[in-house]
Amino acid sequence: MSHGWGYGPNNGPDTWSEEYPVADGPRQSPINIIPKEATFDPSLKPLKLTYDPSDAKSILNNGHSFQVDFVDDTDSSTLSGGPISGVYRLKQFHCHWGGSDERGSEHTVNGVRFPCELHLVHWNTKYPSFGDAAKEPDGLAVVGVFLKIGAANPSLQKVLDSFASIKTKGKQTSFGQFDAKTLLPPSLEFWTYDGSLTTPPLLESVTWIVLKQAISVSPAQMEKFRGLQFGAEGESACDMVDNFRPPQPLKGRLLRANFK
Ligand SMILES: Cc1ccnc(S(N)(=O)=O)n1
Ligand SMILES: [Zn+2]
Repeated sequence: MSHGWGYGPNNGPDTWSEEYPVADGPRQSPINIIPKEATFDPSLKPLKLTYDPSDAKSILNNGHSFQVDFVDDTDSSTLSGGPISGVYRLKQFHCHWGGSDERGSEHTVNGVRFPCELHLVHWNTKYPSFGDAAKEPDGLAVVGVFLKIGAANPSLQKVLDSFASIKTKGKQTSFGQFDAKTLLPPSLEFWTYDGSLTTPPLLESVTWIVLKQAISVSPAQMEKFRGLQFGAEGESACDMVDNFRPPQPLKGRLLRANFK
């Protein structure tokens, strides 16, 4: 039986370098963001996010998180501006979260962890596909959004309402007419740095764009995330919690901000 990477004591982030040596590479993610060490870059353009709700296709439990997948065969749901050149297409979004509210995010800010972090994954259309783009240093752009405990988030609730249908690994259900823009905070101020995927294969192909302003999630909504399971139906139940990689060494990388 394949042991496979995960977040447990025997297959978690500290073991990933055994199969994925790039785990110890020069541009790994996530990182601890220290705002005072960010360089304000006035040349950074505003972020432009144009998402077509009809591109939302399905939601899947992939055994590590849930992911909402989008139709990405046209430029109808795209990211441009900010630190990137050209047009990147929205492929999917997913989250990372903790077993309790004091942990869960992958990026941290001055060492502060949030209960959850949303990742909107986009690929550079100068390459023919997501798979091809993922192998290139400028292939992917991920927008990271922190979730903080507060009022229930009605946009998030639409995602959570589908979790009953994808409780276990491999389960997938349709997920249409969803505007991912409703998951973004009012402010698009961001930090940006060159990094990697935060799960295997940990490819160093991601321009990270981490929004400064968090969106809200209620304690009850956080419990819904924790109701998903890592394993497949019929396997021993294991709550899907603490599916986050801790911050990795900055190794001299520049962290920029589009705000003072
Ligand atoms: C699509 C994908 C794969 C692996 N890791 C990520 S992540 N967590 O860096 O956004 N995204
Ligand atoms: Zn992620």
